[in-house]
Amino acid sequence: MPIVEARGLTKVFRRPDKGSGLAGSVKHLFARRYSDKVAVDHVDLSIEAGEAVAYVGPNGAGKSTTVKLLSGILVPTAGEVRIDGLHPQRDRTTVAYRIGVLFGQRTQLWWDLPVSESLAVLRDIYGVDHATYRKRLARFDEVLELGEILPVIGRKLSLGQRMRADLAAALIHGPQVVYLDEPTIGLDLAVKDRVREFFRSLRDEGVTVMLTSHDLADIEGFCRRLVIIDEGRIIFDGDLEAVKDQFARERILHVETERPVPLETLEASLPGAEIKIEETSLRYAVRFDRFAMTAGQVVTVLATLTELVDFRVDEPSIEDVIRRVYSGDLVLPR
Ligand SMILES: Nc1ncnc2c1ncn2[C@@H]1O[C@H](COP(=O)(O)OP(=O)(O)OP(=O)(O)O)[C@@H](O)[C@H]1O
Repeated sequence: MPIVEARGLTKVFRRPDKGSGLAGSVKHLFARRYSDKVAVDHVDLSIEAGEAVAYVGPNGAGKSTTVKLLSGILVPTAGEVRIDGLHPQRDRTTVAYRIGVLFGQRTQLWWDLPVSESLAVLRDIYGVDHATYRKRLARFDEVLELGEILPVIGRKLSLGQRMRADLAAALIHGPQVVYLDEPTIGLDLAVKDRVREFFRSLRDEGVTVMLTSHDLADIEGFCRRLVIIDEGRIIFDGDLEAVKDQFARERILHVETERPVPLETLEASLPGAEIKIEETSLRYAVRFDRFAMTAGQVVTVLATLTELVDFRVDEPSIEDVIRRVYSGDLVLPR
């Protein structure tokens, strides 16, 4: 049985249609007009225990709303959600123990309390025993270097510190299912790396993770499954590596040559490829469409121009595929 299951999940927001300025607000008082926004539209989603799922889509696609519906924060307009067979509203308390949610854009820490006290409040709310609590804090300290920020007051945390503390807050009760909504937003590269490593350790322990992010480096090497939502509807649900293999067009061949070759000669020999000189005039980056030519063909052509000292082909990125899906340039089979 899936641990997260949504059937026909739909959320419609009713928004007031106000004119601009004070006049618009006054007019709205007397003649109220509304328009409906379908944020999530008949979403079916089943997630098995231990899966790591990437949930991506352009701005306003309905990702955060889905996360709120799946965690019971919002009540669906239609359709239903089950977490481990339980109903998020009817079995609210039991479900709360099973899930952890992190919204990168918002904190769940108390603004005026040191992080240690925010975590202690959550420990008491969830009834985590002291030995388990200490063990979890030690682990957060190991991976997130939490110790140094425990005495800091919520409002004084830097963004990176806040995110690390919020991660601990979302996980202090040892949830089986974790929703991470933009968990690395605004973080610098070093903190991102650390946080990503932490996600991998969660996954390796068998925690079910659904991760929403615009930074696709968050999902590479972490999620096996990719779900794409657009305008409230799921437009793709499948294996991330398979998508990459099948649809990522772009390859980059980095090559070092024995002698310099004029750029025009290279371009004339490899029509359609984009060629740049890297660092020295003996190193080139050849960007090509792998559906138009193979890496082998590119190497063969280059070898006719000069002797090659070394070469390497860069892996395609999922970013390339998803960018094209967002722009409507590529339709993935569902
Ligand atoms: N409380 C709300 N009231 C009215 N409309 C809302 C509300 N919350 C979200 N929406 C609308 O629902 C749609 C989906 O929003 P949602 O925040 O789920 O998108 P998202 O995919 O998370 O976007 P982003 O990547 O920009 O965070 C948007 O058009 C948004 O304006």
